[in-house]
Amino acid sequence: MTVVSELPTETDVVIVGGGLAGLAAARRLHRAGTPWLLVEAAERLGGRVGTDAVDGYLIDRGFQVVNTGYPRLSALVDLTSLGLGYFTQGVLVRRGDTLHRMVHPLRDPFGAARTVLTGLADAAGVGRLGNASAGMGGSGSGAVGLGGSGNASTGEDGDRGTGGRLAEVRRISSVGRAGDRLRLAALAARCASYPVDRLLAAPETSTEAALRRAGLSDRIVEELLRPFLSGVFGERELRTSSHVLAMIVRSFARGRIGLPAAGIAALPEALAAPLPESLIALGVSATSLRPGLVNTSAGAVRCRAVLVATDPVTATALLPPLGRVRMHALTTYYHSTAEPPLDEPILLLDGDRRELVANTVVVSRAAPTYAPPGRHLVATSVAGPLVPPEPVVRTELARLYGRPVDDWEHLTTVGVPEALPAAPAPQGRLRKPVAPREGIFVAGDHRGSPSVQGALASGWRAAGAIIGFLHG
Ligand SMILES: Cc1cc2nc3c(=O)[nH]c(=O)nc-3n(C[C@H](O)[C@H](O)[C@H](O)COP(=O)(O)OP(=O)(O)OC[C@H]3O[C@@H](n4cnc5c(N)ncnc54)[C@H](O)[C@@H]3O)c2cc1C
Repeated sequence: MTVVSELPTETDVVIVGGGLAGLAAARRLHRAGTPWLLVEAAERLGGRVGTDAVDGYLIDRGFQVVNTGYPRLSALVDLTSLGLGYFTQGVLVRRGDTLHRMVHPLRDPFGAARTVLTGLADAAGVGRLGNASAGMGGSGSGAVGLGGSGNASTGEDGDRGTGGRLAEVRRISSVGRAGDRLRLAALAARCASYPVDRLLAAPETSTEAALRRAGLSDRIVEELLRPFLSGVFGERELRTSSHVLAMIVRSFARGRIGLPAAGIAALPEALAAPLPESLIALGVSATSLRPGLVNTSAGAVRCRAVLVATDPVTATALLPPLGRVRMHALTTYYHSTAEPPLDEPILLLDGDRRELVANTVVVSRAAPTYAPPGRHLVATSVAGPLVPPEPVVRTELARLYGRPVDDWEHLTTVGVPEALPAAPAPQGRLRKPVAPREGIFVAGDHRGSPSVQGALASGWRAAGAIIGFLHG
């Protein structure tokens, strides 16, 4: 793609913004043979989805993942072409001196809150958790279905056989209360199997209230779900709509999460690949618009329809009737280490209610291309507007991983104050109008669920509305 200084003066559709929503719209217009032009203010496509290659590391612009359960994503991108490295299905939860493995609720509902030996490395050696790649690519049952009895002392996890040393004394305990794992499995099964229409017809409330309504205990909410979901929603209060929760649970239950070998930026690149470069103008900012005309930093373009596919804050500035969209912040701390604290690509959550770190993960365990040979990349996410100083996060990391981290190198901190649009109830059917005015259309994650799926689906939907407007 090139940065352009001259634009055509006329086309059918001007798409403002080359994030996922704008690209999905371009794909649909292109398929329909509708003339279009995309103007993107930045000098690259992807918007909030980007990667910087720095000294052999791939630093995504905030830790985010590809979820293969997103239907619009798999319809638009051949996910096998991304060389995805997958994360283990399930999470580890730090509670006091113990790490608990929460297996994927649908893979093993009875074991969902089982404590098993973990793959923690101690300060000097590496304790192996079976096969670090067990959760990659296949059913995921190898890594998440470890142990049959839940008895940490049985050694059924396969750890003892490797001779790896374990840093921690473990005891039999669990996250949450008896019954939580089955309720969690039931929630995941409902979200995975019910038709979307039925899920979105359910009475809508906050995520917090929905979790209580599902019978989940205070303990499982505080120890597992709040930290996990805060990293997904960018807010700890769990005010996000229960309809958004249902869609997120559905995608986690139906798909797997992973990272492209070339970094998360491979996603917009794959979306843009079938589009002609000549119709994409980088480094061109729309400054104002009205039906039939878009003024940009490179001149005015006349058109029959405009699609505003910018970030939510700019969309409101260009189209004030949309109303203000509140945004949630996410901050990612990137550290490099020679000795990875885990030998498995699994998310580690803070179950100790300290409310600082949402999750931390050795990303190079999932996608080794994220770090140069001999090094590992650890990404740690913090949700919300407060950005703790790195030394504070480092102290938390030592506690979470149960080992000293003094020798870790802090590579960078990526703060995204406007990471995700707030989506409190009511969000209805997660299909906010995409045609606010005659000849003006809008797309972006603020028109659907605050996610990659929401952005793509809204772009696709808006392009459909434009085609109807132009030809109907
Ligand atoms: C740190 C972080 C982690 C995330 N994690 C996940 C995750 O794990 N899973 C998930 O599903 N989602 C995640 N998301 C959310 C996901 O990235 C977004 O929902 C999605 O990328 C939004 O796409 P968009 O096209 O709606 O908007 P944007 O990506 O904001 O794209 C808008 C584009 O418009 C351009 N633009 C703005 N103003 C103008 C103008 N005046 N003229 C021309 N162009 C303009 C911008 O430069 C940008 O390229 C995460 C987001 C962040 C920031």
